[in-house]
Amino acid sequence: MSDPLRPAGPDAPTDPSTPLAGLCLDEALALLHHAGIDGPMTAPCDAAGLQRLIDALVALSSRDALTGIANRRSFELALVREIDRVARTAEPALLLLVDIDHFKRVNDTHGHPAGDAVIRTVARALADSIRPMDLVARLGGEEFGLLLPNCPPAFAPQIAERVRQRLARADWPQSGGQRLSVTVSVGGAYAPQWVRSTPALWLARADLQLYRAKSEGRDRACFEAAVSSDVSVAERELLLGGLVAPHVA
Ligand SMILES: Nc1nc2c(ncn2[C@@H]2O[C@H](COP(=O)(O)OP(=O)(O)OP(=O)(O)O)[C@@H](O)[C@H]2O)c(=O)[nH]1
Repeated sequence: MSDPLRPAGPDAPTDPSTPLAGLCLDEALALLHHAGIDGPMTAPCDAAGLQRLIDALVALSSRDALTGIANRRSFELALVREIDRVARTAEPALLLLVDIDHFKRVNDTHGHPAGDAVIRTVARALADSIRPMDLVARLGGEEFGLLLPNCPPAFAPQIAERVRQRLARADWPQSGGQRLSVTVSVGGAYAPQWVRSTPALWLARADLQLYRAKSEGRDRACFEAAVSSDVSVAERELLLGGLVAPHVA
């Protein structure tokens, strides 16, 4: 039987005592070193070393490069797991989308590096506002996601208020003698407990509330009414499978 750790191809090593020799890992090691992620210093030469390298690369691919918190890829994976958990346990789970208000002005007035510093400060403040079991991620640009498993509906406004207060006392960067504080808008939605939904549909529900918070004046939070029982067309299809005929207008 062939060795699963041995690379195939014409350059594959023939000495069975060095099964990993010949793997070109320089780029991977350089990326890990640049990102400050703890991993092997040199190309691994056994299965344990290879596992360490894989773990480090998984950490690299699940983090946001600017802030160091989770990125969209790992957040969506966490949403999939949470949807499964809610379907099994019927525990309420809250998704919050947090978007910095008028962020373009920060970049335009103070420059992109100052904008980056503000994004990092918001990421830190959000990470400090949640429980260890919760997850915060940068979803892109100036938008963040918070996933709060086992969160009773009555707590949603309290969590948004905690985020607001934590942001208010954050250690904001300075630019030209000015303190660069920002406000955020928040949209929240609970995972439907009556259907195994999808991350895209859950995100769309929260996004609707974020849009409402922006259009009602920003610096505020809007939530879906408790655990909503409104069913979108896509969710109805998930619930009933192929049993419903497509709606014809
Ligand atoms: N500094 C910095 N800016 C970014 C980054 N990613 C996206 N942006 C900027 O974020 C800004 C987002 O602007 P808009 O989408 O218009 O939103 P906004 O100005 O926050 O306005 P509202 O969301 O409506 O309150 C754009 O100017 C992007 O260039 C980043 O990584 N760093």
